[in-house]
Amino acid sequence: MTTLARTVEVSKRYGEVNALDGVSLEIEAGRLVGLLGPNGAGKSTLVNLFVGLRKPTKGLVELLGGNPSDPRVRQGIGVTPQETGLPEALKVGEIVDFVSSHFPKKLDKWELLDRFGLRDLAKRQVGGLSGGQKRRLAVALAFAGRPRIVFLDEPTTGLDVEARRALWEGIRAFHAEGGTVVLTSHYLEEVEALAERVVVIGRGKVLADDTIQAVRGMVGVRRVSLSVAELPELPGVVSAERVEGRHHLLTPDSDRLVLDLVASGVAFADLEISPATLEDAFLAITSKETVDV
Ligand SMILES: Nc1ncnc2c1ncn2[C@@H]1O[C@H](COP(=O)(O)OP(=O)(O)OP(=O)(O)O)[C@@H](O)[C@H]1O
Repeated sequence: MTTLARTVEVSKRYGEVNALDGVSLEIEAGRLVGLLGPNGAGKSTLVNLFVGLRKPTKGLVELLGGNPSDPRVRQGIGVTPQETGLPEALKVGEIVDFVSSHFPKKLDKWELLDRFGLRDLAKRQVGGLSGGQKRRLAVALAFAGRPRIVFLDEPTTGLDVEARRALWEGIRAFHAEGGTVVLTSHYLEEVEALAERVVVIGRGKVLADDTIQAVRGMVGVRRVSLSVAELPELPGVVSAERVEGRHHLLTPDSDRLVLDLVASGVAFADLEISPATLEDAFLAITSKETVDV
């Protein structure tokens, strides 16, 4: 399979901060890859290295077989950074025309607007759009030049459910045609809904790199939820939280946990055991990292 972007043992320091530490990743053609990690994990730094906005302190970054800082290489990619400034005086349709004019193989304007649910806004000035509409436009523009690979840094931050779904549809349409996407997100359900492969990043390192199912299986935790007045001390609990009177515990051995619970003699009710969600897996991986350090 063709590799469209890769890093080899890449590290990036900002002064004292080690934002990335020995990251090696390959992004293969046609894949939709989700980069997941807590605030400050290094996701944006990684995207910025891939798209040539930053240079690594150590290691190699390759994009479409070339150097990401080469403008000819960058012609083949689409990018939506976290912050987007669009000219306020232009109309939505005019901005699409303007951006498309820079690319030889542009996507039809109306097709682009339709894909991202923007057709009705084509004649509106950008200055008059809501924050969410601007964000949708900024993401749509990343696809204007029929790129081979698109990098989306938190594309749906600040969007309501409907707008988020409209964006998902646009991203899916591109991917269904064989397009390659790398996206970062804080929304675990977004990665779950879109990506085939998840790369979990924590403290500048790759903590997991696999399918969503495998990432869940890798940590092998199960969620045990119950109502109890006072939770006794239980061995084997990876994490615990209390939401509206219910306790949610994560454990690699739910059978053992239930036996210990019964043995403790505490009065509990409404016991539920369920497979770990991606969020559970993610928290378990990142907290394991914290323990190891
Ligand atoms: N320009 C910069 N100068 C100094 N430190 C920086 C700079 N950019 C990022 N950092 C630091 O590098 C680390 C990684 O930041 P980065 O923005 O890549 O993380 P992130 O995973 O994208 O976080 P978020 O989800 O909050 O956007 C953080 O500790 C951040 O404070």
